[in-house]
Amino acid sequence: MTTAVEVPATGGSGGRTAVAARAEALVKSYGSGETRVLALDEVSVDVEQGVFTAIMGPSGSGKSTLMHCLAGLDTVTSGRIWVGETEITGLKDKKLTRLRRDRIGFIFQAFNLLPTLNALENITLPMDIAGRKPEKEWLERVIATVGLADRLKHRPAQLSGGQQQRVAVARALAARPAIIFGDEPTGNLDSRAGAEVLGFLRRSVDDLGQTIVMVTHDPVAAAHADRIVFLADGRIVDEMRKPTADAVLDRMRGFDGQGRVS
Ligand SMILES: Nc1ncnc2c1ncn2[C@@H]1O[C@H](COP(=O)(O)OP(=O)(O)OP(=O)(O)O)[C@@H](O)[C@H]1O
Repeated sequence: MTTAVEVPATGGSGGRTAVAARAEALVKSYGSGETRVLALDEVSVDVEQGVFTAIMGPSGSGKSTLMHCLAGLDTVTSGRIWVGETEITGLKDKKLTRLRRDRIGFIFQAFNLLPTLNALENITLPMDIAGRKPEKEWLERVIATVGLADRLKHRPAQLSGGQQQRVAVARALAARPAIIFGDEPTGNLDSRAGAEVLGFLRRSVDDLGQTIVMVTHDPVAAAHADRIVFLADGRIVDEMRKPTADAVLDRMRGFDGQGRVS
């Protein structure tokens, strides 16, 4: 289960927001000396619980790095990260692996399904590996939410790209993770299938209370989110609530070649 830290809402008038994850003064650099790249430069951000957040920004702005650090897939140079109430910076490998397995779900651009297993077996595979029994009612709700009830016996090759990604979404949801991270989850889909998958992600937030963080370049995809965090040059430079594709496009056009917002 998700345990939320209650923290003062930023910029609010004393209201409180449940936070599913938090980064504080996060710095990530690669290499050293003249070849040092500062991928994240003092990034502080709260991932709000039950909210669909998109991370956008020019190529090289640090989107994937931020997502990987928040998900405990990458180490940080300095700064702190919490998932729920657990500080993950400084956790030993074994504990971090367990936390990732139990609390975090992933959806990647590639669907990463096992070809010899059917849809249902793919959905429950991570839990089977972890030796956890899926909660039947929850699993049924997840499968209904992503519209896969009549496809459970199909193997990946018998499913369209959009359906395969829906299996990946259901797989991520099945273990009731605190957060699902998506790295361009619709990047391999045509616009119709992409819209369908985004619709299911949206439903999982609205109907199941899931927290989602998605990296995307696509303003139309980002418009499905509740909130967009804009990165440029390794810093958070802007934020948008209740985005529309047009408003996002306008904002993206505002980035100059240096990654700054003009
Ligand atoms: N393993 C690495 N070694 C060296 N530099 C890296 C490494 N990973 C990322 N970088 C650099 O860190 C910066 C941020 O990269 P990141 O992949 O987070 O950006 P991004 O916004 O996700 O880019 P894109 O939209 O092109 O995927 C870039 O300058 C990149 O070249």
